[in-house]
Amino acid sequence: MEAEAAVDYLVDERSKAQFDIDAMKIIWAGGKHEFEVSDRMARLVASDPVFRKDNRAILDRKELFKNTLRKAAHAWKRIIELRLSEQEASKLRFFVDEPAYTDLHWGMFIPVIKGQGTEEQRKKWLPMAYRMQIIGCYAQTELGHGSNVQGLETTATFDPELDEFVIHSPTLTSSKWWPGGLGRASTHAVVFARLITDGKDHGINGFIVQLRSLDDHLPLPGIIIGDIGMKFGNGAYNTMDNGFLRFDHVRIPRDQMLMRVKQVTREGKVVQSDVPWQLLYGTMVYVRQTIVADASCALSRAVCIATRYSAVRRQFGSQNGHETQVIDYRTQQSRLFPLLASAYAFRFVGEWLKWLYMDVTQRLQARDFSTLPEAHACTAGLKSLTTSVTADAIEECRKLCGGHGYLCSSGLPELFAVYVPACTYEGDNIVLLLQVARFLMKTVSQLGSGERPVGTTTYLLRLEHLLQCPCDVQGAEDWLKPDVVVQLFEARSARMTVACAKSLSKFSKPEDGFMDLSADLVSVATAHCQLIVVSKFVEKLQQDIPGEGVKQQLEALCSIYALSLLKKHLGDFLSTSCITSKQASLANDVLRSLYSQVRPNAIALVDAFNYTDHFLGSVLGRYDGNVYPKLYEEALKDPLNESVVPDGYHEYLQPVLKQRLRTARL
Ligand SMILES: CC/C=C\C/C=C\C/C=C\C/C=C\C/C=C\C/C=C/C(=O)SCCNC(=O)CCNC(=O)[C@H](O)C(C)(C)COP(=O)(O)OP(=O)(O)OC[C@H]1O[C@@H](n2cnc3c(N)ncnc32)[C@H](O)[C@@H]1OP(=O)(O)O
Ligand SMILES: Cc1cc2nc3c(=O)[nH]c(=O)nc-3n(C[C@H](O)[C@H](O)[C@H](O)COP(=O)(O)OP(=O)(O)OC[C@H]3O[C@@H](n4cnc5c(N)ncnc54)[C@H](O)[C@@H]3O)c2cc1C
Repeated sequence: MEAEAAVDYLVDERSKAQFDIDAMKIIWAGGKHEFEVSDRMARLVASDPVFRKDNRAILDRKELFKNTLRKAAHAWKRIIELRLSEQEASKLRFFVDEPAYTDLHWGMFIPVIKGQGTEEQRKKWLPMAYRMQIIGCYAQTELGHGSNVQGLETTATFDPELDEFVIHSPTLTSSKWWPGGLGRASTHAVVFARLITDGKDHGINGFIVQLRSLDDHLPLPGIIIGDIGMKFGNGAYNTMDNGFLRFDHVRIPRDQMLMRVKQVTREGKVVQSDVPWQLLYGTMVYVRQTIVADASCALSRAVCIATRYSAVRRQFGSQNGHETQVIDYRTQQSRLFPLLASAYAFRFVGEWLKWLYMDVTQRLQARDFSTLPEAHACTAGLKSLTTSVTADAIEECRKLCGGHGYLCSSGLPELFAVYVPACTYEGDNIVLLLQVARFLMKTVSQLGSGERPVGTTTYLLRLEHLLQCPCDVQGAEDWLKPDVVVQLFEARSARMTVACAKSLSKFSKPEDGFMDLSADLVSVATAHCQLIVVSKFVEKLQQDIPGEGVKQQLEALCSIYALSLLKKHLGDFLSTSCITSKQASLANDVLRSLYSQVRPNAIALVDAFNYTDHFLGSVLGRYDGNVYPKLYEEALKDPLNESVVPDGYHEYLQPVLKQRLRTARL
């Protein structure tokens, strides 16, 4: 009975949708072709029993890791058998949904050789890597230094006699520590080390180093290697073999130094090529961009679970003879719908960032380096913003699901545990925001010198206007005008930037100012990044958006995204006099009415993500809403329920119970 009622809730919900959901699915996927590929790969994975993942939380580490190896090998087999394209293969791995050494092989090892190798090096190493005849990882971080890349201690000393580099770990803290895929799977690594020639330190560079034998997988001489141990959560990121690595005078040929940025000649002379040295950090820029795109996936997944469950779950009150669906509580809407809006916002900013990255890559090939600083600032800032919001949002979605959200079968605990390190890897989020702030301070300081801000900082050209323009909101409906909202976010960011720049100028040493004002600088960077997300959402809506009602839904979500940020950061907007308290109160009224507009469409808006039940991995987020019987089913699968009387009863429970009986008789 209850099961049928639960199914009915979602059927009814779906019938209320006021837009063309198929058209929305295509917008979400980024095009018809992308939708078709994604849909096909998701189904392929969901229908293959090797890719089951409902047992991850109960496997011990060794079984878990072996299972990951099995899945990765099976995925590779399917990729070859079905002759999948690069795009299809990467989607297939995405839907397998299990962090594995292959992420680092395809996501960092191959890109670092592509980006930092010479033509010759690419020709030698990439075909082997593409065929997976070698497996590689990205070994940068050390026990003692992660954020401070210039502080790395591993050395690569040139030996001109033998035309080789000697890779060495001189201290405990110079051990490589964290690289994914290093612990157990990789045969090779790109190792970042200090380049030393003729006793001189030339800074950091990448070197291709073989770690394990290609015959028996044993570590090569001089290599000390292993896994760094269990990480946060059961299952979760423990499918990944993050590793440690020490070198004891390991020799590699000179041509295994990646030489796009710096070269070492046969005589040991270091030649700096004419590309900016920061290209050594280029792989991080690439991965940060992919992490932004990935944030919308993790966020939408959590939101999909919380939204469907909120429509199924009833608590208190009365609606046509039933208790109230919790999604109808205004408090639930005000917590959930901004997250739904953020998922769409991050999707579109991720698309734009992909374009920006492609653009900067093409320019670099044509030796135009002018947009590199902006690309660095955007990838760093948006990586930071989107991962922090997503990590918090997954936890919020867990709470939105009440007690059942805490069960592993809700899918949310594991999603959280897998996702939170994204706030740390590829750059700690605070460290990255400080890079954005540095870029903004530099941009503002150069305004008077004729240097024109580009791309996302172009608004700073209108600084004089933005510093004093009043907000154009007279009535509530003005809050729905995109140009009003974008100008407001520009004004807030410009005013905070200038205030910080003024405070900085009071310090005789800029580094001291940066230290002292770092918390304010982080707020400035956040305001700038939020402006980027808002304006990219608005720009998306200026494009042709096909499908009945689709544009209207997206407009509502865009307004929710911007106005909920305004509400959250009201202090910024009021203290910079960007808005009045009356305008803030009108914004709040508008938000409430936008929630009412989204409410009947909420289920369809999450259906548009087109996630299979396999990918969601959540009893609470099931497409059919059949939550309660399935919660029982999952509970009964737990190993604790395998016997009626638990193991340990005779040793530990019975004696206690018996003793209590005797005490009671006394
Ligand atoms: C579960 C998976 C989920 C999602 C992923 C989905 C797909 C991804 C695909 C593949 C990836 C697979 C899995 C991902 C999971 C984990 C992998 C994790 C990997 C890692 O973590 S690798 C290690 C990452 N490490 C870091 O990010 C270190 C952070 N630190 C730095 O970047 C630098 O040290 C820092 C902070 C920038 C400082 O550097 P430095 O001291 O040298 O510079 P300055 O601050 O003095 O700046 C000098 C100058 O240079 C400019 N600049 C700095 N960085 C860059 C850059 N990257 N590009 C261009 N320019 C840069 C800076 O602005 C200054 O300019 P200025 O002089 O002011 O003009
Ligand atoms: C799951 C996972 C996977 C990883 N995979 C890889 C990999 O494949 N390859 C690889 O090379 N590395 C990898 N890493 C390492 C990762 O890149 C680093 O941990 C990350 O860059 C953060 O550096 P850290 O650990 O040195 O943090 P720290 O810099 O020590 O951070 C500690 C604290 O200090 C603060 N802090 C640091 N510097 C500043 C500053 N200048 N101003 C203000 N506050 C500051 C930070 O905000 C943070 O709160 C991985 C890490 C994790 C967790």
